[in-house]
Amino acid sequence: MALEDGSEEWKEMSKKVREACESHGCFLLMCDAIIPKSVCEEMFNNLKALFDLSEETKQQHMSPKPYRSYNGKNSVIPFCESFGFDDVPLSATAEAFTNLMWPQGNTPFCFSRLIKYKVPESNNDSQTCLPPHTDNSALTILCQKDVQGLQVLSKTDKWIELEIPPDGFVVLVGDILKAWSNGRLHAVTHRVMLGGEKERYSFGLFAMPKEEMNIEVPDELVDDKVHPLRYHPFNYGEYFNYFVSNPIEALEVFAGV
Ligand SMILES: O=C(O)CCC(=O)C(=O)O
Ligand SMILES: [Fe+2]
Repeated sequence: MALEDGSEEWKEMSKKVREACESHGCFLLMCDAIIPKSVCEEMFNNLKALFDLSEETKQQHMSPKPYRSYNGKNSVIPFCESFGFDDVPLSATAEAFTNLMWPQGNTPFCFSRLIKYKVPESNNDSQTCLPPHTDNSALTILCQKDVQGLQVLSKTDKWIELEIPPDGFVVLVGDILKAWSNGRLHAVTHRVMLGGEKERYSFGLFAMPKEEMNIEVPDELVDDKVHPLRYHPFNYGEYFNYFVSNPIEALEVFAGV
């Protein structure tokens, strides 16, 4: 249901979203009325077709920037294959990628990070397919096909398995919103665990600032008593480069006061 900007319902919803971001660093978004089920189904069918292409074809998707290439063989995360993209809203990006993967033609893709998690071999216990991390984005929106596996770490240090409905999206607060809000919003640590027999496909949109942007806590969010300044102003591109080689606690180490 679309809410009118500034209406009572809108204010009520904004409050809920803020409280969820402060307390949990994530919330579930249901937009089945806006995004038809058939669109999600078609997207995941396309996703499967994409990962089913030959290694040789997939490896043609390359970028000098970290996380923006096809990543199929990674000893740290052996069960995970992914494609990353910049500037997803530009249709030219989607078209160029589609033509690279399917020179004979296909409908354009328009995604950000596409991930396939293979079933871990050897035993039935669930295994870590994506190690614990916070995202280097401001906000991340994730959806998945059928198979669950995403877990978030609560503020009391317990791993919580998320049950994402088939037409639901998970929204996660990333490091940048945490910094910008002077730590009021919680950048949630999350991971992917997989047992079972089915592979898992997920699709993530990472909303991140341009490299040249500076992140600075607004004065009104700082006071000496309850909310002293927690993060120095920093440049997003420099933080990102730091994150690539030091992803654990990157924000606190890089910009923490
Ligand atoms: O596949 C998922 O559900 C999570 C992916 C994720 O956390 C990431 O790519 O940063
Ligand atoms: Fe993540």
